[in-house]
Amino acid sequence: MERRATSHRDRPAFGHDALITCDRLVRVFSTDGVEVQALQGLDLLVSEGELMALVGASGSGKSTLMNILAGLDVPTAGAASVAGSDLLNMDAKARLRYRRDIVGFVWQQTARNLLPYLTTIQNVLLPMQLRGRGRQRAARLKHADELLRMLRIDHCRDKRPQQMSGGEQQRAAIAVALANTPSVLLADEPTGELDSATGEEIFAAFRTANAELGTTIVIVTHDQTVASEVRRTVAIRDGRTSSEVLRRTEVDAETGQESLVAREYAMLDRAGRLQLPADYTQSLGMEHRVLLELEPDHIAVWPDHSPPSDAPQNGGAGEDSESSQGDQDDQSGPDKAGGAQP
Ligand SMILES: Nc1ncnc2c1ncn2[C@@H]1O[C@H](COP(=O)(O)OP(=O)(O)OP(=O)(O)O)[C@@H](O)[C@H]1O
Repeated sequence: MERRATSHRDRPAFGHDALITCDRLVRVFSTDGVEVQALQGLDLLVSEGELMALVGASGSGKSTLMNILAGLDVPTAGAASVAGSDLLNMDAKARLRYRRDIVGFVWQQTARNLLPYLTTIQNVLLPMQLRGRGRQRAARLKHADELLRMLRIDHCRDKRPQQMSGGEQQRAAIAVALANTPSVLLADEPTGELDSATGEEIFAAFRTANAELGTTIVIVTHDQTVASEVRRTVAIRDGRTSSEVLRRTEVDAETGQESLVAREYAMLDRAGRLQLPADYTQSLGMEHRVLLELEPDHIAVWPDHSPPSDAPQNGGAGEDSESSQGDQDDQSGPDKAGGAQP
């Protein structure tokens, strides 16, 4: 018992080596006496230097999570930290510093990202000026110009937002978000108002920022192209992370040919709960209850074909319950579609 207590104490904390840690995050909104649980115990770990996408149906809790990570909203319960800042226990001053120095954000609405009466270079300089300390004026200007060049927006240096295309405005918004060299860049539907070609340009800009500056980037998107171009896509369902798609480059041992392999994983939360993808459960008619079997190297999940619990246990005349259990096993055995292979 004592040994177990010691080993529990010695175990590293959940997400101790992640840059972003969300641990059983809960956010409840109360409007007119009605409670909405926007986040219901969400777990998420993001490593330093990752470029990842968050996807999910409307109302699944993506924006709620982004607002919390951006320091604009406070969770009801759970724990969340970004680059060592505890998002539940920050006073107003620490919160302001967090939003200015640790995170940068790009919103869907281009108008929310840039001040309309400032030129691009002035918009990029503004966060550095508001920060006050750090770079001197000449160094700020140099840094701003470097960002504009890196994001291929230097031709818009002296233009105001209304003189620029939607794609140019979003690239300028990324430069503004990167001005104070944040640890994390958050983007909520940054390509939502753009056509798909321009959306790809914006995504390329995120990729450049990630590769050249090493900034950790989290993008909420409905855009399938964006979601499929990142190495990791996390799906949120009903306020929890439900599944992840990881993409890896694999090299064929014989031909040496490289290919991108995508695998879908379900998330196992710390209470052992697992959300099966809705299209899987629907295609096998799984509802309410499933049959589990522990195999040597995987757990099999079967549709529940057992009779309702209030049905006679003995079945009809002449049938015995053991043989009917045997039939069920025989029926389901070859149809291993429900098996959850690792
Ligand atoms: N300020 C609020 N007050 C009350 N309910 C809210 C508030 N913000 C969000 N919700 C509710 O919380 C749930 C999650 O909303 P959220 O905006 O996070 O979802 P989403 O996945 O970002 O959706 P979308 O893709 O449509 O933006 C929804 O049921 C929403 O109605």
